[in-house]
Amino acid sequence: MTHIPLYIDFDGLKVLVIGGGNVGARRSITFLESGAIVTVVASYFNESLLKINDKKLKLIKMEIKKPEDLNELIENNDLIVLTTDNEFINNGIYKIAKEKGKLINNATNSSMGNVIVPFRKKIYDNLEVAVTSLGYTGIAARRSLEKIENCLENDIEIKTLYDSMKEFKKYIKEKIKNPKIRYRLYFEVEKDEIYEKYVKEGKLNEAIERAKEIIKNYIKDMDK
Ligand SMILES: C[C@@]1(CC(=O)O)c2cc3[nH]c(cc4nc(cc5[nH]c(cc(n2)[C@H]1CCC(=O)O)[C@@](C)(CC(=O)O)[C@@H]5CCC(=O)O)C(CC(=O)O)=C4CCC(=O)O)c(CCC(=O)O)c3CC(=O)O
Ligand SMILES: NC(=O)C1=CN([C@@H]2O[C@H](COP(=O)(O)OP(=O)(O)OC[C@H]3O[C@@H](n4cnc5c(N)ncnc54)[C@H](O)[C@@H]3O)[C@@H](O)[C@H]2O)C=CC1
Repeated sequence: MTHIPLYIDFDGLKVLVIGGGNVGARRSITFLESGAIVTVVASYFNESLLKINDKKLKLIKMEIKKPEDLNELIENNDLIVLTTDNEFINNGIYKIAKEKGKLINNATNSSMGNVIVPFRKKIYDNLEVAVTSLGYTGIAARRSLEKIENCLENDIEIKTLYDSMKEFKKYIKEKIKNPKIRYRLYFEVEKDEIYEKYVKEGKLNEAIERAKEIIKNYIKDMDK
């Protein structure tokens, strides 16, 4: 495995998107939604880009003649996104960005880049799933995501585990200040048979109460 999945909040980071067609527009919107400051350079802009009114989006209309034209813009951005239908431009900019140690997402050839945008879906609340084939076949990645989504959406056990653990985590952080002890107690709760039974049956309140009870017993023991 050469790639590492990371969830990155782009708030305040600078993204340079080369190409403003369908793909360039889609990527620009994705990064804008994560708070990035996005600059798009293209000879043509898709309608969906032109109608965006956002201080964080800058459109530079220009025909790139040679990759070096973009030296300074590449220097000033954190992530470079390649989406033109011109291989000479994409490859040339890739080489410059790579030399400068930039993060590069190449929507036209994933092997000439180091960042992949996966297929992703929020299941509920903050539980998200992302799937990728690393560019080998988006169709299979998308289909896999759909299967995982169907499986998790209807899984009462995972939903109850998520909701009860989320609530329990807030509670335990108030009660026990030492993170090393907290860390151990999460697993105590997870493997508790009564807690597990409630989780499997989707009994949320009972699961939360059981988890709290385990901690109360623990605190009592500590006070002895
Ligand atoms: C490597 C990667 C780029 C990267 O590094 O980020 C890449 C590359 C390529 N995609 C192509 C085609 C399609 N891409 C989509 C859709 C999406 N593709 C996205 C990601 C990625 N696409 C990256 C990892 C993919 C992986 O995980 O393997 C999504 C998730 C995010 C986004 O694009 O914003 C977005 C979801 C949009 C949504 O959810 O709405 C569809 C429609 C569909 O399937 O629904 C098709 C047509 C069907 C097909 O061809 O599969 C082609 C062929 C072009 C050609 O042949 O000319 C290439 C180039 C190549 O293959 O080299
Ligand atoms: N990652 C993905 O999901 C997908 C990737 N692709 C790849 O992305 C490429 C682009 O697809 P679309 O956005 O649909 O194409 P498009 O034709 O809509 O957009 C291409 C953009 O590149 C710009 N451009 C091209 N040469 C330029 C130059 N020299 N200087 C300045 N701007 C230049 C155009 O002005 C336009 O904004 C495709 O060729 C394909 O390889 C295609 C479909 C999906």
